[in-house]
Order: sequence, then C-alpha cells, then structure tokens
Amino acid sequence: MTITIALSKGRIFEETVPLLAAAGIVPAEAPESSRKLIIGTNRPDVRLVIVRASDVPTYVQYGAADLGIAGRDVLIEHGGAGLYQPLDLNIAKCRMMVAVPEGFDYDDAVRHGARLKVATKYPQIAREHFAGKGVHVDIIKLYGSMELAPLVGLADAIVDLVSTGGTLKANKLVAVEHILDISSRLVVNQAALKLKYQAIQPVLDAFAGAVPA
Ligand SMILES: Nc1ncnc2c1ncn2[C@@H]1O[C@H](COP(=O)(O)OP(=O)(O)OP(=O)(O)O)[C@@H](O)[C@H]1O
Ligand SMILES: O=P(O)(O)OC[C@H]1O[C@H](OP(=O)(O)OP(=O)(O)O)[C@H](O)[C@@H]1O
Repeated sequence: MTITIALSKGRIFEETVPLLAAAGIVPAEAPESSRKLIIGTNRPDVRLVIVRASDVPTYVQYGAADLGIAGRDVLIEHGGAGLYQPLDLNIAKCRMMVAVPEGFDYDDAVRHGARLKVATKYPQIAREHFAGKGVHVDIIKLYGSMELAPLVGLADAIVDLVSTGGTLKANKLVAVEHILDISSRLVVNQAALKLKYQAIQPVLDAFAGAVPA
C-alpha cells in the first residue's frame, strides 16, 4: 500500500525533513535541485508530491495525496472540506497581521468609519477579521508582494504574514493589528485514513513525537 505525501518546496519542505526522518522516511532528492514533481524516498511504500503551498489541501481533499502539510492560513482559505487535521506541527511559524504605511493613522481611519482598501492573498481571513470589527473594507486580491500595494496607491492597508518583520521594515510599513498566529498542520484525507489506517497511523504517531517545541 503506497502512501503519498503532498509538500510544498521551500520552508515547509525544509522544516518537514526532520519530521519525515522521525518516521523513517528520507527523500531520494531535494525538490529545490530537481524538476521532478514526484520524489521517491528510501521507503518503497512512501512517495512525496511537490505542489504549490496553496494547492496542498486540494490534492489531499480529492485523495490524490493521502497526507499533506499546509499552513493554517492556507487551510482557512481552502475551507478544510474532506480534510482531517490531527496535528499542529509547530513549523513555518509566523503571524497574520494588518499593516499600513508608516505615518498612516489606522486607528483614526477605523474610528471615523473610513472605507479601507485592503490588499491581500488571504481574502477569507481579511474579510472575517474586518467584519468582526465592523469595519467596511474593499478587498483587493493579490498573489504576492502585498507590501508593494500601499506604496503605489493600490491599497490603504495589507493583510499578510509577518515573521521577522524585515519585509515590512524594508518597505516602510508597520504592523497595526495581529489577526492570527500561524503554523503548519498535518492534513489527512478522511477516506485514506480509514482505508490505509495501518500504513498511515504510524506516520502520524512518528510526526506527533517529533513536533518541535
Ligand atoms: N516568512 C515566513 N516565516 C514563516 N512561515 C511563513 C512565512 N511566510 C509564509 N509562511 C508559512 O509557510 C507556508 C508556505 O509558504 P511559502 O512561502 O512556501 O508558500 P507561498 O509562496 O505562500 O505559497 P504559493 O506558492 O502557493 O504562493 C505559508 O502558507 C505560511 O503558513
Ligand atoms: O517578516 P518577514 O520575515 O520578512 O517575512 C514576511 C514575508 O514572508 C512571506 O513571504 P515569502 O518569504 O513567503 O515570499 P513569497 O510570498 O514571495 O514566496 C510573507 O508574504 C512576507 O512577505
């Protein structure tokens, strides 16, 4: 019985390598240096598929992968249908924040009921956050480089991920609200968990035992 695990390149792959090792799984090659999208492992019954971070839940939802690792941000935007989410892996940690240009009086704009233009890759999270505060917003969907939007007049504010704060600082933006703490979670196809329980459960247990503090 083969287990297929969906991972994205970059930080999630790098931070998942030690978790895989705890389950006795060693990738045959690194996705950064290979153009292959299906990567074998030292275990003939385990393979990795390399997909965009935001596509991981979709592959697992439809059973094209049995397991996957995805950020809480991505999972909220996806909605989580068909996914069992047994474990917070405590990797790829960052914060979902509202940020504005230095000098922009955000509190004043909110207090006076201004209609804010908000650029983000995370419309679901942004919409819910501002609805909860009763702030009227126009959401502008972007796919990256959100920090640019307020600098060129596309938006008043952004909703984006912040880790070190270096990207905000480099673009003269400041964080004004913390929306959510983000980390990555293990997601499992609900049908696969039943049908392949004997193969999948030991991997889940090994991951659970190796979650970083
Ligand atoms: N600066 C960061 N520090 C720590 N974790 C982060 C950071 N930025 C993003 N993440 C987390 O890592 C996950 C993967 O991010 P990554 O940058 O690899 O993909 P992406 O570029 O956001 O996705 P896509 O390729 O679909 O556009 C995100 O969903 C988020 O949970
Ligand atoms: O606070 P910092 O440590 O500067 O990290 C924040 C940056 O990290 C993420 O981008 P990422 O590195 O994933 O780049 P990408 O969205 O272009 O892939 C996020 O979208 C921010 O731009």
